[in-house]
Amino acid sequence: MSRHQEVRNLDYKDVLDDYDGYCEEEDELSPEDRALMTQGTITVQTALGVEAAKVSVAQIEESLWHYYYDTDKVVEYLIKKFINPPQKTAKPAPNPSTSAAPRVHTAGSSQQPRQDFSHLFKDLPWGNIPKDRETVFIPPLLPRIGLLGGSGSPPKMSKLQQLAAARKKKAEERAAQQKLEQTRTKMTQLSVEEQDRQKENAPSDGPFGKRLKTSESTAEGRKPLTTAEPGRSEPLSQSTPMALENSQHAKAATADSPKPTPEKAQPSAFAQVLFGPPLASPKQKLQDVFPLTYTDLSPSVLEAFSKPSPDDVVYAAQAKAGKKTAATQTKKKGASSLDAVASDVKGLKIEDAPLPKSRNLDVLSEFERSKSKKAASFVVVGHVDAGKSTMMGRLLLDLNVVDQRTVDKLRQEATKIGKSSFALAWILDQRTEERARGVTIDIATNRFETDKTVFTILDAPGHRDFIPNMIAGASQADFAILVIDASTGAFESGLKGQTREHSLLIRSMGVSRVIVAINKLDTVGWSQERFDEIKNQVSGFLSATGFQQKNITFVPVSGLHGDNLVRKSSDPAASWYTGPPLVEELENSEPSARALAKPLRMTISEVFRTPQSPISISGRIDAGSLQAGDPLLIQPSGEKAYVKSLQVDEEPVEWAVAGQNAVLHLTNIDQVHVRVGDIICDPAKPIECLDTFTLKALAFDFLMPMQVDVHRGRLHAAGRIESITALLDKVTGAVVKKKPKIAKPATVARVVVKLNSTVPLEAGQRVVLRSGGETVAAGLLE
Ligand SMILES: Nc1nc2c(ncn2[C@@H]2O[C@H](COP(=O)(O)OP(=O)(O)OP(=O)(O)O)[C@@H](O)[C@H]2O)c(=O)[nH]1
Repeated sequence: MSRHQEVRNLDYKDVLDDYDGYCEEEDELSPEDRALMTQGTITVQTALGVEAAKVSVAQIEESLWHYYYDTDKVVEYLIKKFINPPQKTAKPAPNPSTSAAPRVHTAGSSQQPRQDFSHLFKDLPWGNIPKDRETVFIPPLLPRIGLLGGSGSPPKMSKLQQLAAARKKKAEERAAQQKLEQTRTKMTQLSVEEQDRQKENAPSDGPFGKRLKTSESTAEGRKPLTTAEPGRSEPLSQSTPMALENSQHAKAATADSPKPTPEKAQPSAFAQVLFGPPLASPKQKLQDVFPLTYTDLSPSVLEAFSKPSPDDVVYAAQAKAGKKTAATQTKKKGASSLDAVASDVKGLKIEDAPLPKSRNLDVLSEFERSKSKKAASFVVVGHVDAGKSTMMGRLLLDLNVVDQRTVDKLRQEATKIGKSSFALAWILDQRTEERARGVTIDIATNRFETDKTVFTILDAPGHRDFIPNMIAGASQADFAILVIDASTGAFESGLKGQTREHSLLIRSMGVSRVIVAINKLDTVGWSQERFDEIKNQVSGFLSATGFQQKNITFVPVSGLHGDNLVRKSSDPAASWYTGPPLVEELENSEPSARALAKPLRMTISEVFRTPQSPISISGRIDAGSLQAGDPLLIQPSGEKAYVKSLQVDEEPVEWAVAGQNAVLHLTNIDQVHVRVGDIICDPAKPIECLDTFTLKALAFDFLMPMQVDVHRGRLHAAGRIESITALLDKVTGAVVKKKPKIAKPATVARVVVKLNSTVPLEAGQRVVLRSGGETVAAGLLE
């Protein structure tokens, strides 16, 4: 029989009977226990000797069982219990004085006379109150009603009275039900329909205005707020279920207890504060139901709420300008009231702002015609503490972008926390953590202009922990300043550290022009030897990384003192340098060619709120152009938005082109669809979202099928190198080996990467692969 059958065939009654009939008898002893018991009994009997006759075998056995065959304990117990039990002490004779004393009355001795303790309090003052001053207990008036009296039981009614009261109650319930139905029907008409809105006055169309109107016309039971009896307000919401219940209860109470009308005590001071002074004559109106205090509104308050709020006015105006609500299209005659309510609620949705108008400008022609300055972005890279931020701070000070007072203030603050040497760096490093730690954490942007060019500084962090942020900066740059610390030992350690990694990364990100600022030369007495030594080493290294000699320039500087930044150094020890200062080298750097005619691509660097829009974004336009009023597609969300307005270099403009850093104020989009790293594109020429791509990558480390993080600008995505399809020649790009198992550092390989999610990517984009906090490869999407 299976277990299921067994369970099914079980007679639960029997089982339970067995259980209920729990056997009081001792369980059978096991053979071992029986042997121990016999042995123990004999031992105990022997030990007791003649006294053993005073105890039965059963008593011995029970004791043995209790003490688990400990014969000594058993013998001791049996002697104490049965053979020599302790003598009972005789009760002491009752003390006459104690017996005279009053005995305490307890629950169990109800027959005993009640004790009188009054004699104990005879000498206390309150025991001697004269009869005429004793408190008299006056029973409360019954029945009590309302808040002041509580509820007393009504007097008994005759059958006829009961019948009349029941009928009245029924009629009231029916009336209340009808009112409820009417209110519900009116609720179904609550929708912000455009037709209605156009017919009616805008101010009274707001949700609140409508609500007031509806409530006035439908809820008959509700008395107009202003008609409340002076000095005593009526319950305001008799049409609400709670108020109906109250009113019914009040009426029923009147019906149930028609007479007699009891005399009531005056309300307490507290009750008067809450509900106002009592009526002149209690017979004039029996106050059974008290309104809640906050419903007892003054006429000024009521007047304030009788008009639509400023929000209502705005909504009404927006709705007029906007498109029709879904409710108008979906509402059908004869639909059930529930459906109508549902669709009306849908219709209550606040409509999107009107679409911005485009001037349909020919942006490229406008750009050609404009006499605007060149725009160039450069990223400042280099090993940690090489002096990048200080150099840029000094540059901004010397170019009068920042005034001396600001720097003095920063110096004071920096001195307070023992970091006075970082005062200039604080112009760019504005985060509290950056200032406290003395390191740049994220890209800091700033802007300055020369006669010919508007420059955007992208000050990158040097610390290896923040390489992803450095990559984001490099991806927006036209060229780079590589800062090298010339002080003793610092250059050497930098070369092993981020000087090398940053150089590789900027080249991989497509930067081809680099200005090497050999910094802190003041610390080595402006030694030309040191400068030349560093120049030679870095030059060779950069050439090996892929930079052409003509695109590399070296400037000896002191960022801290401003030597050779904007002006040539006045230090005689630096006179050996005859080349231009850093700013001139920047101006000589041509920004990379703009992809003006290509489809719009802009990577979002920041999402924020501005007075112009709750969703504003900033970033560099990588390709194409845009203008106010343009529709945009945001990938990977696939959501559409419109350019409400835009700014370039903090100035409001009509259009922007590739290479410019723009701020776009968006409309008709929810914030959840816009994230840092997303790509803005033209809806007609969208960027694809991929989860697999092929990369022509320069290996910085050993590559093999492995987990990697893919970085493209601000976009980070987790993925995996699925396979290495080929090793390529560095110069020609020809395949030198097919399907290698690994790619060694410094080789170029074609790798297939699979991502865990789909991200906007397309051929020609540059991405970086990192693994375990190290950059392992960088390259171009094929
Ligand atoms: N003597 C001297 N000290 C300098 C010079 N430039 C920078 N420093 C000092 O170097 C330290 C680091 O400067 P930062 O500007 O913070 O260096 P950084 O490269 O921006 O640092 P991270 O961004 O955190 O990598 C500060 O104490 C500066 O005062 C210089 O030309 N001469």
